[in-house]
Amino acid sequence: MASTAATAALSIIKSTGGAAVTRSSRASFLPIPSTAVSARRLGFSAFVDSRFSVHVASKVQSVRGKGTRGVITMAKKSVGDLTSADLKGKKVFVRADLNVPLDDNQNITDDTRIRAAIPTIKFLIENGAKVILSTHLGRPKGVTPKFSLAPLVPRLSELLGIEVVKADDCIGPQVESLVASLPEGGVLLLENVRFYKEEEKNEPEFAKKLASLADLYVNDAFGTAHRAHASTEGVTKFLKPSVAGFLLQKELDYLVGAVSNPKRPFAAIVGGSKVSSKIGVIESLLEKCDILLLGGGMIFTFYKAQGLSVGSSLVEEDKLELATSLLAKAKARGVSLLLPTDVVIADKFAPDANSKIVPASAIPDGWMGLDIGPDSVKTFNEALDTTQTVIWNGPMGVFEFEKFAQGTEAVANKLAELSKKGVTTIIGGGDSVAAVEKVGVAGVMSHISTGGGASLELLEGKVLPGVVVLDEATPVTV
Ligand SMILES: Nc1ncnc2c1ncn2[C@@H]1O[C@H](COP(=O)(O)OP(=O)(O)O)[C@@H](O)[C@H]1O
Ligand SMILES: O=C(OP(=O)(O)O)[C@H](O)COP(=O)(O)O
Repeated sequence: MASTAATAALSIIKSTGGAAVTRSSRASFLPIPSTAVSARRLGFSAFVDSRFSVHVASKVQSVRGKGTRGVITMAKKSVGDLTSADLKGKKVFVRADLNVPLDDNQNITDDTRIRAAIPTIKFLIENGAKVILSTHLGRPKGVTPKFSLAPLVPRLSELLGIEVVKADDCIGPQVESLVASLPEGGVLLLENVRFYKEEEKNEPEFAKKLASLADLYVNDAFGTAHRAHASTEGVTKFLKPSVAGFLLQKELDYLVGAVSNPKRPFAAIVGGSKVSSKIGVIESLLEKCDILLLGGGMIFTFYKAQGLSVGSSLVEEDKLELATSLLAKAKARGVSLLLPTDVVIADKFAPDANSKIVPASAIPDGWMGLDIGPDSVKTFNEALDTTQTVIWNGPMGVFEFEKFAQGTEAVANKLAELSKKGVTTIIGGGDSVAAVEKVGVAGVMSHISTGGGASLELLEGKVLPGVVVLDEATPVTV
């Protein structure tokens, strides 16, 4: 099981000698209406409740202590804390996650991650910094032309409104001379940092070489923040200050802040194929949410654990006891856990399968459940209508097949409707992002994560190595 938030925060306290943990127990804050306030100076949003105690968004990066004047808070330092005086003429190493999909002709098929990285880069160039931009692309083993960053240059230049220069390497003499000739407000894109095996091995000598190019470090690579690599973790040992970029900060605001101290009622929707890959997320969310809606392939393990017949649906036989214990845990915590009451079943796993809708308790032999049914959608919608915060991770069915996409699309549409009414809606990465994009409602959600694995780890309550090493913000008394 993932380390709990409290454990994570406590380990920070031990290492910093700080005071008390920011994370509040659900019991102590359930009856109190919380108002989100922006505390940009802290580097993350903070949430202030009616008793005026502060819960800094990031449970893993912050501590608090109650003094006579109020609550002292500490969080990660943000690029927004840096001024022109800090940045003008300075060489800034920016680690972004520009790991975008390319087609066979090397065209970018989804530029979301490039667009998400722009605010930090723009802020830096507008303040006269010299930006040394680094990212990985794919998982190359050594120098591999198809993983070169050359295809990214035109789009980056277009979005930034300047000509981005690209180096053929990420360390070495050519890079050093390009850095030396970089003007204030200029951007130099280093070649794929994973062309060196030392990157993923987080070798200190390699990190030192990367760091030697710059004066300070900004990590905005949320999608890679769960990797302890040279450019995400190692460099921070050689570059001060090391601060969070705007994207990283926003991801933490939502995936940690809004989830740890949500506007209530707070619902979590968890789907996807297997319960085994979502155990950590479910257990962690069960500690925080008021309502838990389950969908996707994992529900059949829960049904079977309750003695129902599931036909040939996906079942993890070795997780039946776990499913039972999760149901018991939800009950003990007073979380309203809803399993679908009806399902769309198929006679084979194929887009053209015969299908029908049956109650969850009536799946015939030889048929498999591939989506949640309309009654379940209705019940889920009614539950969601009561909420103020919703987080969603994992599709409700095999949404890649049109016949079995309705449950997932219904959830996407419901969240869009709620978002328009002011409910905080968070899409926690992975296939749920693909689903909201397919339905065309991505633009209205409060937050869509740019990291699949990283968001999953955050939701499990894990500490991200690329975040924990960043500098602390100056403590602030509120
Ligand atoms: N009832 C089901 N049976 C089999 N696979 C399913 C079912 N429902 C959803 N899936 C599959 O789950 C996959 C996504 O699972 P997962 O990787 O755990 O989610 P995410 O990427 O959102 O974290 C999708 O490819 C989807 O087709
Ligand atoms: O695409 C990424 O992760 P994701 O597929 O989990 O969102 C990141 O760029 C991290 O890549 P990696 O999983 O090769 O370390």
